[in-house]
Amino acid sequence: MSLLVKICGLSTRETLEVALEAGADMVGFVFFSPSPRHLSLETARELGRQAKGRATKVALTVDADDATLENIAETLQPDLLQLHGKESIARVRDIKQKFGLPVMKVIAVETSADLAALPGYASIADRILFDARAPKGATRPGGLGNVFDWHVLEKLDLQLPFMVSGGLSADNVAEAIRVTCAGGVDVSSGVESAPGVKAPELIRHFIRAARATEELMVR
Ligand SMILES: O=C(O)c1ccccc1N[C@@H]1O[C@H](COP(=O)(O)O)[C@@H](O)[C@H]1O
Repeated sequence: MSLLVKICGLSTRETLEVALEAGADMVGFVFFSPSPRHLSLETARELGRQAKGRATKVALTVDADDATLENIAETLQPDLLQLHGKESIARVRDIKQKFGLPVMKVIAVETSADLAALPGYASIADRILFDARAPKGATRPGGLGNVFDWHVLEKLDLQLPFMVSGGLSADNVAEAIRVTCAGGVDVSSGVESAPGVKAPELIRHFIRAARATEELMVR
């Protein structure tokens, strides 16, 4: 199984094209208004058409209601929903049933105690993303460039595909994969020149660095 690389927070045609041409498996679009990467539905429609059939289109939402998810499903036509809020297990099940789309539930990690909720989510989600827990008072639950202690995942026994994110960059992605044995990696801040501004060379560099680790065992 090859490593999945996701570039998240894309918001322009130009940088989306760079990610697609550099071989991103997943491209992420943020629908959360406090984020510097938040997309309008109009832009989502345009970028969704551009990415169709070229990579997995991921819609990132934070505790979104049904009406918001309906608008995103209609305009972006995502292949995967990334639930990055405090969605309960029941809400994840409800979203899967209502929208008929696979779901990647995010687990915010700081210590091993944060993995207590994992079995419940793993029983309903299609994949898990482990991201760094945002500090108290943060304006958003992710996309802050913060790293968590990857050793928390070292002894993980999860029968579900999982990815890792949080402060990844071309410089540390190999070590994150080595420690966690994750089957995928996800980056946003680490391929930007300023919050919300994707840098083409950093996108290419990240994907090259992640791909260079593919001889390591992944799951
Ligand atoms: O990118 C955002 O602004 C964002 C907003 C709300 C929730 C999650 C967000 N980003 C996601 O967080 C992880 C880690 O990002 P980073 O690489 O540390 O910047 C990733 O999945 C982002 O897409």
